[in-house]
Amino acid sequence: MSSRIVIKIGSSSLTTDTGSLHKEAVAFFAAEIAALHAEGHEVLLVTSGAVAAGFGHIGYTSRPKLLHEKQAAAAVGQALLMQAYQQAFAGHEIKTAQILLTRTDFLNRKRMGNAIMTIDELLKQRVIPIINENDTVSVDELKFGDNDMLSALVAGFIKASKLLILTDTDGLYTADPRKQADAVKYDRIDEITEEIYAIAGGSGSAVGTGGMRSKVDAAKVATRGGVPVFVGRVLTQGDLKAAFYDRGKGTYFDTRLHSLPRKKQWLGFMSSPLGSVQVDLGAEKALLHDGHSLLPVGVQEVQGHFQAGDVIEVINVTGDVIGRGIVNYDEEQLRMIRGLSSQEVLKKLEGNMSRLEVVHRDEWITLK
Ligand SMILES: Nc1ncnc2c1ncn2[C@@H]1O[C@H](COP(=O)(O)OP(=O)(O)O)[C@@H](O)[C@H]1O
Ligand SMILES: N[C@@H](CCC(=O)OP(=O)(O)O)C(=O)O
Repeated sequence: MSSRIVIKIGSSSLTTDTGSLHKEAVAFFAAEIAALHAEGHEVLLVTSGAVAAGFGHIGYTSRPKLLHEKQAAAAVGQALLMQAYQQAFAGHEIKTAQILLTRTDFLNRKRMGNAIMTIDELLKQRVIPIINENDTVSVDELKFGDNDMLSALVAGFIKASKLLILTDTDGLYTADPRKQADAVKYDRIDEITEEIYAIAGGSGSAVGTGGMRSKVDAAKVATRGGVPVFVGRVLTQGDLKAAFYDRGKGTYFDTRLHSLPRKKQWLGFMSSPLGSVQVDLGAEKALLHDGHSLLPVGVQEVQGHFQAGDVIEVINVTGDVIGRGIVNYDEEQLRMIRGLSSQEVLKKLEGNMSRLEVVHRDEWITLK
């Protein structure tokens, strides 16, 4: 059966430390991807490497730190990167297309709808879409920065059956293996716990940015959206197929969840909550286990400044975020009615509200 596969390749796998493209590496990855493509799968490539491929060409001696220098390097490097991919894939008679996205594109449903339509058509025509962040127009506060999260969001939006995040290390270890020789590798991770986050340190290479931490963040989002993830290394011929067929050199993040509607993906991973409510144990159970909406009776505390229609976080009694939803009351109303039964709420507000639920089930995403 053919699948939709998103493959993300990091800067560290594609470029040299001195700021140029590793052409043999690009050719190798293209050959690996071509082998999967030949099996009939729909393949999308999310690639980093624009800054790392361009900074040497421009004359910088190391990866630039200032935004305008990074943007200049990316503008040079992106063209070099695409040229190398195009050439390498042409050798396998595969056509490629460039798609540059920003975080704000994901916030705008119309723009994302357009991007998805384009991607669908390219895949139908057997073209490989090659995606990167549009570094030239992305400002620092709104940047993905590394492409791990970008690949997770793309995988969720296009309902991929697998996300393969390729890097220079063969998976997630109990500590950075560059620094601790006795670190042990995780083969499979069923649940991304605090312990997993704690061990995933910063970037280890001179050209990459995210390190393992950003890969774990990306795996969390992808698996929550129903997409299983592989994080690891593809070094010799056949490694990519092995990674796809669950025999790869890396760590697998499993999921039993189904793919999420795009509206819920937006709510969970792209929206900015303007406040939070703390709920009691009964409300937590109703939301997490019984598939119910949040009612005023379960709300204990209200924080932040929000209006009806804004996104808020829901926190349990121990202070953990359990999910997000669209709130049906403004902060003042909610402070007045917290802890009240539905009948008491109706009386107090004299029916002056659009909905009784604080957060309706359809506008809720569990994040625990
Ligand atoms: N717990 C860990 N397990 C594995 N690698 C880790 C860990 N903590 C940090 N790292 C580092 O993360 C690096 C990969 O991240 P990064 O350099 O951002 O790669 P990429 O450019 O492929 O995104 C590895 O080279 C490794 O040194
Ligand atoms: N969009 C940037 C990605 C930067 C980056 O280093 O990402 P990564 O190698 O995935 O940690 C680029 O192409 O240079």
